Amino acid sequence: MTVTDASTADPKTPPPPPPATISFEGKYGKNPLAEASFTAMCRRLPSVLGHTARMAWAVDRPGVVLLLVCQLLTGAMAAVVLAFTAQAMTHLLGTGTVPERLHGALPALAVVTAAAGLGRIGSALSSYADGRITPLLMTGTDIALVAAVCRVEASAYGEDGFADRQEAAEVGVTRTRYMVQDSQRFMAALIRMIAASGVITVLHWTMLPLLLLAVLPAGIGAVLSARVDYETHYLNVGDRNVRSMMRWWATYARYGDEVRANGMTGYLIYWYRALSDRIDRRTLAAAPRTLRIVLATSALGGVFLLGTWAALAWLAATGRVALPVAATAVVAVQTTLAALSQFIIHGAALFHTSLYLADMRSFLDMARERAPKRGRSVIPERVEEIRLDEVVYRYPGKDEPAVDGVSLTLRRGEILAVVGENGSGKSTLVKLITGILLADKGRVLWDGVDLAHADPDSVWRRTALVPQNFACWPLRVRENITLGQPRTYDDAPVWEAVDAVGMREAVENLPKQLDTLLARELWGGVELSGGQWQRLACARALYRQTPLLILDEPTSQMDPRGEHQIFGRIKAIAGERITIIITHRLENTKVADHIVVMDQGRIAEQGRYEDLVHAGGVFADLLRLSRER
Ligand SMILES: Nc1ncnc2c1ncn2[C@@H]1O[C@H](COP(=O)(O)OP(=O)(O)OP(=O)(O)O)[C@@H](O)[C@H]1O
Repeated sequence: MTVTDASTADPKTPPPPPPATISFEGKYGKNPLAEASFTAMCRRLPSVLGHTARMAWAVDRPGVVLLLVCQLLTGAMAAVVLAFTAQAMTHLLGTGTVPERLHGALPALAVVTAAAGLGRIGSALSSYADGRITPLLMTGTDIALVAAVCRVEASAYGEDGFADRQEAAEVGVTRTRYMVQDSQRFMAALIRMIAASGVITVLHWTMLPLLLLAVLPAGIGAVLSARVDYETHYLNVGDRNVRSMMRWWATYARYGDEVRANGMTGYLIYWYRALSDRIDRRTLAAAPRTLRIVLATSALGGVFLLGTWAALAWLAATGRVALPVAATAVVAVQTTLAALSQFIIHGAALFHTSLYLADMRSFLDMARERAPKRGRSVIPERVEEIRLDEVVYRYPGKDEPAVDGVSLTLRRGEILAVVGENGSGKSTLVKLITGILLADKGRVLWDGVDLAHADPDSVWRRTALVPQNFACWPLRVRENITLGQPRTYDDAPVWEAVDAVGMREAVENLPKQLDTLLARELWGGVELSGGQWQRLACARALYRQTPLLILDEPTSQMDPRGEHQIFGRIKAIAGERITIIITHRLENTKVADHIVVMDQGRIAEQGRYEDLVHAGGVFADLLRLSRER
């Protein structure tokens, strides 16, 4: 592979590795359409239309009624135009002088003009109705998707195929834009086709089957092309997912320093380009297949069309149809042909859209299934005790449990410190205590209520968490502390939290104090330092004033003054709650009433600081190592 833009490209060093190949080996790796037949696909259309109609009805009833009325009007006017064209032709090609013939045709021509005008108004109003319905529908599905992803059990994120199916569903959301338009055009073509076929059958019964034959190959071609297109899309889902993720990582300002100072720009662009090339290669490989389909079906359609014109010429030449009828038939054939082609093209487009919408629906169904269904038990406002009883949790796809048979009791007023080497299961333990994850075995009881049966919202109303990887929300300072859940109308509790983490001066110096937008990327936003962000993360946990407070490495980026202040504050408010601190700075565990040392998912040691220092176990060992540096 040619290496481009990668600064490591040097003949003496190995070339940069290409992006990881995302292969579909999971249970979602099979293209659901690979074996679908043409008829099975056509059978799908009524259900898509029904689904579209139901969704549209839910967001804009007057819009749907307007759309349907206009469709019928447009179709009826198409029939009127054709029928009166036939009448006008009979007069124009009949006997008598030219003025007489023109005079005879005039009323029919007036009706044709009026009907054509009404038809135009009908189709303009249809577009207006589509314009009303589509944005609402898109917003509705978009919000449904975001809400579904936010609401699933956290464990679902790690499940096989979740991210890929989400990506496919995202495409479904963007395709919603075409859903009403495709349905509307498909229905309009259907109605026009029925009207025109009625007229043409009246003229001569052989014309319709011949016409059908002429457009059928084009229809099959359109559906087959849609299938090839979707197959390509399906193969590219994984790579597109990784590419959009990489796009964000490569261009996100927060990581810009690391990218530049480590000379990674070239490699990131190379990775991005390699992924794009891989996607393009698959897309381009599909192009000749599509071309072959279109050429073959168009040629067949052309032959059939030639047959139709030849049949019409033969009918007129042998006197089987009168000349005025033959002339009308020419117009009718053109109209029917156009309507049939539109019918087929929009039918295929609708089918095409339906494939993406099916992905979106199946993802939403899956997300609904994976939404918490734990029970209705409610956690009391004041929590006295949290008890873990032989708790085991294994992440999906992992062989070993991350937490393996932990039993522990936490009481109100106590500070628990959790320490242990990287990967020993500390963060997972916290996720189990808060019910973010549910134990595979064993129980987590909050005042006797098993989290497996408790309403998760009632649990999370009682928790405040500073996670190890906390978010730097692109919100104002105030919302970064309240997380959009203010306790009062005034800012006093917000300033209290700001004071608790020693940020008053820094916030007062911001251009709009609490109203300052903390998003450097956005116009008018400002950026904080790493330690200041961490102080804010602590401030929002303190602001919540919940019976359970958890801090996972809360001071790793803070200066000693900040760290001292935060631990002082934690101690001061500890009497009212259960506090858990995860830390690698073992000196900080002195504030704890109880220390738990984790090792490979189990509790290796526990006790008070003074006991563990002299116990000669893992804790003493880790403390010695930290002091020997
Ligand atoms: N989302 C996840 N999916 C799969 N495995 C995970 C996930 N999160 C953690 N693990 C695994 O579970 C084990 C415990 O991880 P955990 O994050 O609980 O450790 P930790 O003690 O908090 O580590 P650290 O000190 O590095 O923060 C590790 O082996 C880790 O690889």
